[in-house]
Amino acid sequence: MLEISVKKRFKDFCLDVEFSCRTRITALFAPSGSGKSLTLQTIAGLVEPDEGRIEVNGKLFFDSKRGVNLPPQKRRVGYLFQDYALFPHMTVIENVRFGSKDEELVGELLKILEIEEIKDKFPSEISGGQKQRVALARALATKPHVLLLDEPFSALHKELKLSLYREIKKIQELFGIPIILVSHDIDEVFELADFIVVMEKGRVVQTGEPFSVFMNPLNLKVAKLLGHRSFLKGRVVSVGSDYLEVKLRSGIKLKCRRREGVAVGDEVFVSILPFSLALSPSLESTKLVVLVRKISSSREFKRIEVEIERERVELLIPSSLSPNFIMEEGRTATIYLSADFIPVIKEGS
Ligand SMILES: Nc1ncnc2c1ncn2[C@@H]1O[C@H](COP(=O)(O)OP(=O)(O)OP(=O)(O)O)[C@@H](O)[C@H]1O
Repeated sequence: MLEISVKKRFKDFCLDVEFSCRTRITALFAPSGSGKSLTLQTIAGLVEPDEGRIEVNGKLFFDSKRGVNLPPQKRRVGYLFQDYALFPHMTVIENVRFGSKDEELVGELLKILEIEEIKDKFPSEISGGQKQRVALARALATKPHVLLLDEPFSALHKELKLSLYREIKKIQELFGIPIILVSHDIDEVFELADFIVVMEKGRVVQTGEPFSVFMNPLNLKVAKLLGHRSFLKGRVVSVGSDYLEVKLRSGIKLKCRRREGVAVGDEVFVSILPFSLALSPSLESTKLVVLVRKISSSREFKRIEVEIERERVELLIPSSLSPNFIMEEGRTATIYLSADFIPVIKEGS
């Protein structure tokens, strides 16, 4: 459990963040320079806020009103960066021991993070993924109350990232500590986090469960940040219990997810997601005839670029299902879009 509400003014930047999370892994997601790292530094005690309050698992780290400001060493925060910050003159096991003199715990961490076999090697003799496991073991050896991860995986390739994600989840379950992760990568957020804090220019703009935030982005800017790419403009013409209908400029009526606060007559943007395509017609889908512009294939997906209302829209079809869709570049095709995967965003929100 983390509760934070802090302000810190710099010459050219103002950090003003407030959020609380009861979840296991929270992701701070924002463009570069939004204050993600600064937020972690205030939690770690490396940057002192001008005012505010920080509480982690019932322990008060900072409270400007009560004059509380625990020094970093008393906060017991595990902090991991992109550069591993291992001591080059120490072996793997010596690096981990630096975090704790408890030999049992050190041995356990070497085992959990699968670095036993390299325990006598020096950092220069091991791979990037192994270095990050050692850094993680060293951070956990201090028995931290909270683990802060500042883009620790961004320099690693995909397979290594996936194996470290598994480690992080395992560690969270074993140690039960909250983890705050800074990430630029929405796939990473979906893979790891159960809560997302979207930030912009030093402020929190939206929080929630990742899928819910993804399907209900606050505005166009947040939608783009989360990876939405294709938007169509229209007006809401009916609202039901689960779905609503949007009339596009060409007159097509598109069934979309219902959204709180969106009413008949509202001007909205409809976001067509790569996975909005439905395999077969249903009550919750809309039939459209589209022009197929481009088709390309990868191992997992067929990528189809179609034109809807003069907008280029990218759709993905899992390769295993692609024989069900007969499409040719330059020709029209009939497709069905699933309302469940079509979010709407109120214009001007
Ligand atoms: N000690 C400091 N003094 C003055 N300004 C700072 C200080 N630390 C950070 N900043 C400024 O605060 C802003 C936010 O920085 P921060 O590193 O928190 O962003 P970020 O969201 O983590 O970005 P990135 O994803 O690029 O790491 C930046 O404009 C940065 O220049």
